[in-house]
Amino acid sequence: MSDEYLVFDKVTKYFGDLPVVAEPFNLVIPKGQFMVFLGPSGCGKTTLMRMSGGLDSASTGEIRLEGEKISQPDARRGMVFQSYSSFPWMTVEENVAFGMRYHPTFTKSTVKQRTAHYLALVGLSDFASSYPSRISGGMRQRVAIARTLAAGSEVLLMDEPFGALDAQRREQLQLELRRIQSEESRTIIFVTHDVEEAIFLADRIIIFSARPAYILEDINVTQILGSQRSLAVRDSHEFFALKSTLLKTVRASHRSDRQEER
Ligand SMILES: Nc1ncnc2c1ncn2[C@@H]1O[C@H](COP(=O)(O)OP(=O)(O)OP(=O)(O)O)[C@@H](O)[C@H]1O
Repeated sequence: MSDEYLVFDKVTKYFGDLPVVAEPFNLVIPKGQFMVFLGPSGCGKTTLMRMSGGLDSASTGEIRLEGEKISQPDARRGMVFQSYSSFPWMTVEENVAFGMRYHPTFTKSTVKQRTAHYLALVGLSDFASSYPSRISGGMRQRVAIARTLAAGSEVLLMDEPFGALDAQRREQLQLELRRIQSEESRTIIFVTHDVEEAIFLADRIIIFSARPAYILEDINVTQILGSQRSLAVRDSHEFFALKSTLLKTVRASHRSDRQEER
């Protein structure tokens, strides 16, 4: 694992006068780490993700991937955001395959096989030939997930990607995401409001304060739970203990949020 892989270096962000990240934000994410961002609504998680994706720029400071400043989106970083929109003129299957079009090594048959695999994973095999306008919003979100996972980007930026899924599908995708991360050494930043999801997925969790965002806690989950995650880990004493600690911090961050609104 290289320690200096994805680096936030003294990043601040203002939208006009609105401070989203006011205190210079520093974070070093090693290659292959599964990072989860937790924090109150509106604290700045999506903004940090958009900047990591090259969709927005920092007011000061910079974000680097392997020493190179991120200034625009590129194929090394795959994104799933809440407001994902698929290409309406392509079928579900074509939307998923489209994510792999520039992959340097995938052959036609690999693209076909990966498209089928990820469509099955998100439960959309029967809708492969449908157009996005004919499926529900939750299904379109699943198309986005399949497309991003299939694309094989080395960094995955996922902003509440499983929010609209039913519990069983969500669990299945959580397991798959851990598998992909450990087998293929992908580096992931994942935003969620669900503390159990955060603990199950993460190697490391950052809990943010209310806006302007700063780090309230930085927790090494792998040190506590180990790196192998089966569903049984959710029943362990360590999992419960961690959940109760995290919930306290998350509640405190929300309280500071409400005080600010008064
Ligand atoms: N383009 C923009 N212009 C102005 N303000 C913005 C813009 N994008 C976000 N903001 C503001 O920046 C703050 C942080 O928003 P952001 O979406 O990053 O929060 P978040 O932590 O992802 O919230 P949630 O958990 O609800 O998705 C909010 O106050 C939001 O209104």
